[in-house]
Amino acid sequence: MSRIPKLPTTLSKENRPGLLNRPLGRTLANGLSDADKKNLLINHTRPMRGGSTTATTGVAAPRLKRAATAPSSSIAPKVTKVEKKAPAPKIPPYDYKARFNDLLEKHKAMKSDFTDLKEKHVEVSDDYEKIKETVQSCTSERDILKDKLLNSLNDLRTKVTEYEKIKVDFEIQKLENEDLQRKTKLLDDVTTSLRQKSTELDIIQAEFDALTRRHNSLKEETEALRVLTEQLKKISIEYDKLKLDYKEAQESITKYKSDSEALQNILASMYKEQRDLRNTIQDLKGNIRVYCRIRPPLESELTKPLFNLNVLDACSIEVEKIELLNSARKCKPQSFTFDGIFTPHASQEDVFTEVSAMVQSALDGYNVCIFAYGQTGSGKTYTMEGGCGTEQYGIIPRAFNMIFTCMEDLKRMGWELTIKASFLEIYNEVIYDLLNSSKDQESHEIKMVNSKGIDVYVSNLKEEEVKSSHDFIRLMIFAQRNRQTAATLNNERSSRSHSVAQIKISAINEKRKERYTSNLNLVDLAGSESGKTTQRMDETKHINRSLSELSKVILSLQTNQSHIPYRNSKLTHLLMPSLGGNSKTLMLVNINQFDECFSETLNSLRFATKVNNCRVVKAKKNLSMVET
Ligand SMILES: Nc1ncnc2c1ncn2[C@@H]1O[C@H](COP(=O)(O)OP(=O)(O)OP(=O)(O)O)[C@@H](O)[C@H]1O
Repeated sequence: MSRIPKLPTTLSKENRPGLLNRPLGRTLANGLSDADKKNLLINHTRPMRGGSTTATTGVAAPRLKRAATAPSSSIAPKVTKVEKKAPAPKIPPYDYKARFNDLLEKHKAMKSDFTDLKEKHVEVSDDYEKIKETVQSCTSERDILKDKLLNSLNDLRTKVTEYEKIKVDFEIQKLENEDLQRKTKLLDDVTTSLRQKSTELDIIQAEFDALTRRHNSLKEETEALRVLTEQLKKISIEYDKLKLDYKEAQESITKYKSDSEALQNILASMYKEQRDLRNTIQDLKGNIRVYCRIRPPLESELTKPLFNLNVLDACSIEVEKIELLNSARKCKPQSFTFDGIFTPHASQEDVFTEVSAMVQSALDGYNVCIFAYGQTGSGKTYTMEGGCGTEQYGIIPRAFNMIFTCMEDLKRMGWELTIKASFLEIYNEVIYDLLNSSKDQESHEIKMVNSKGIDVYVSNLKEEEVKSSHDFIRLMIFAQRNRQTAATLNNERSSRSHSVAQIKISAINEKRKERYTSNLNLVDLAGSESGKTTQRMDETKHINRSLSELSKVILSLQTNQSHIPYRNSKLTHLLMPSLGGNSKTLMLVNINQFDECFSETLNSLRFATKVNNCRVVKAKKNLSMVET
């Protein structure tokens, strides 16, 4: 629509007749209309008065030009103006001369006018020719314009036709567009519903996927079930076979059971025999056994001077300190004999191999006491408790491991064992519970279990039942920590106190109606050296007293005295059940080889010899029948 060009206003309906219908020949065909030509002739023939030729020519030319385009009516009034000139003065008729002169004048004037007119005529003719040319060019221009106009009209007609066509096309397009819009709306509706359907489809697809997965897993389960069913069938066949085998086995078991019982009885009697034999050998060896352990120097002590120490054989050593007196060598080697010597190279395991017989005795129902004796730093704690790692374990943790290993064997023979442990410390004749970490402990007294026997217990002492060696190690570490804390609070207390680990074994054999109890006391004695400060003197007094009471008790036992002075010190009183006739004792005397420790080493060796010379009467097992 907008593409159709607008027709020019000059070609509007009103203008068209003027241009198209009026014949151009009437106005411009010959340059001037007939009226104009007439006027022109009048002007040319009329005499010009007083006016210059240039003025006349100057006016006439534009008039002629105007006449070529303007209507003829505009030229006429100018001709009238020329006719209204003022009349000339009258000459009397008699004056022929004047009249002649006047005529001469007039002739002259007319002659000049004629000349002017002739010139003007030439000019006008030129103008006329020019105008004619102009008219001709205008005519050709008009023709060109007419052609152009006709062409434009044709174009216009074509355009109008095209416009009409376009209009029709537009109407068609409009209709089509409306149709399209309707269709688009319809399509939108369809798209919306399609989207909904697509969402629904997605949900259905997800459900379908889930169902497919479920189906697949069910398929797998079904397959697995099928396999299981097949296996079940096989198992069922095997089960039937096994049932038969089981029946046969049950019969065999019944037979084996009776055989096993017979064998168990044989084993029990053999175990009893073995135990009796073992203890007979120990009785023969002596119920107080003394071993000497020589501590190796530590890396930091390698430069320390040593005294002479010779290991003579498995049981004897010789010690000697070279002293120069007035340049004469004064030396006196002294030899000592014990049940065994552990050289500096002996491992913890080597020591325990010898000691284990004593632990076995405790398991057999005997009271046993193992104690380590020696000066501070001689290796008592290392021997009894040990260092870090199982290889460094000392006698106490190894004894416990052994008890728990043997417990299993005893269980097979019908023995049920209950193990209880307590840890205590005797410092300056006062007992401290090492399983109780509180500072203000209740006082602990040693009391008799009953009026008959010699068994004792410590009041207010914590006693823990131990179910595994791990439990025991935990308790031992707890006790060690408590001892160390006390040592920090009370300078060097750990070296100046006796530490005792008590293990109580209760065994019962319901089948054989037998029971026994035994005590295993593992003692790390206080350093045996003499103190140098007042505080140390006080401690030493207590230590020396308890150690001398220990030797007195052992001597009294050796000489079969009717009265054994157990109660003179807390240590001997506590160890009473383990030192008496019904017990086995093992002492480890720890020494080191440093020159500076020579006299203390001699003291320790002498004390150990005293104990070693003592032979306790034959030990008795604490066996009793279970009361029914
Ligand atoms: N047989 C040994 N092999 C290696 N090191 C040892 C041995 N005996 C003792 N030691 C080490 O020597 C040092 C002193 O030993 P320990 O503490 O056992 O002596 P102690 O007699 O118990 O002293 P205290 O009376 O002060 O408790 C420790 O570092 C210990 O590890």
